[in-house]
Amino acid sequence: MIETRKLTKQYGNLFAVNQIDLKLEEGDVFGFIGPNGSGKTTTMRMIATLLEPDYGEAYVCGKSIYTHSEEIRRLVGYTPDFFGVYDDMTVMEYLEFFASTYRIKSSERRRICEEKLEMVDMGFKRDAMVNQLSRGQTQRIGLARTLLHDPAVLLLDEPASGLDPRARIEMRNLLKRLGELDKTVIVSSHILPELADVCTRVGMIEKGNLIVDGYVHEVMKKAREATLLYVRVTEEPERAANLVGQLDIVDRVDMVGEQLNVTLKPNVMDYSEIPTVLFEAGFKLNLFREEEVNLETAFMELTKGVQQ
Ligand SMILES: Nc1ncnc2c1ncn2[C@@H]1O[C@H](COP(=O)(O)OP(=O)(O)OP(=O)(O)O)[C@@H](O)[C@H]1O
Repeated sequence: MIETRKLTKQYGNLFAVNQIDLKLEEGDVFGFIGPNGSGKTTTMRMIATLLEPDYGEAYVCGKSIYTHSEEIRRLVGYTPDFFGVYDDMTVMEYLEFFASTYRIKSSERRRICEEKLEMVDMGFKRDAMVNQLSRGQTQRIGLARTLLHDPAVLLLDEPASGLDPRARIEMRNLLKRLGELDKTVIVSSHILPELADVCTRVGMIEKGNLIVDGYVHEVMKKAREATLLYVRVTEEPERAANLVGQLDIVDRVDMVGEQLNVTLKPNVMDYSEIPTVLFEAGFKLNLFREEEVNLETAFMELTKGVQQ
């Protein structure tokens, strides 16, 4: 659905986007994570055919951005991080105006606009003036506008910025739904944990370089040098620690109060023998859990030492 090959954009000496290779399929919701100025917007604008690359290729639904920009614009919905609104228009007029520019039949326009407004949970503001909406509401109307022509590919630049916590949760649900509808979505954010449970894939970009790209669980794994397990037994924690510490797969056991923090040796994935050994020695477990790596920790780990 979206493929880039060595996609590059240079401003003077600065590589805003440096040889990015990406391949996204239908239903992929790709979290594009990176700090300010790392190249997210530039990448999305090139895919949306709004900016010409200096080098490399990008395809949307098999069509090249160089030769099929018009078709691509019909296939893509792009929500920029900032977009202007028009004065003296109600929300419904605003959407209907854009629906007409997308050549949606006049008999269909109202229904489609209503449907998209409901999708972003803004039906109650259909008669409000667009220039009197809050920032978050404006953001949501912008998303409704992006969805009007039912694009197969959505490029959403920071759609959650300016949203309150409740609206952020709704935005997450909406992103999930778009994936379920088999859209291909790229969504950028610096708010890392926000994307973890929504995205199927995640890419981390820093200074124009895509330093990590993969399924969320793979990225989490890469970020972690060794697995950490939290274990609690009902009695005799020191004896349990001693027992677990002797296993080949275990690097070390740290006692934190009554809890055993068990660090496995690098690349050990299967730790099923730990509960088995403990059960066989008569221990009862009341906690056995692997430490979760969130996207934020993953990002910090994986971007360590990235060159200027
Ligand atoms: N028209 C331009 N001329 C010169 N430099 C530019 C231009 N557009 C972008 N850049 C530079 O390219 C780099 C990448 O910018 P880009 O907007 O893609 O980053 P971003 O990851 O989207 O950032 P943010 O999270 O702040 O929106 C930045 O260093 C930026 O200053």
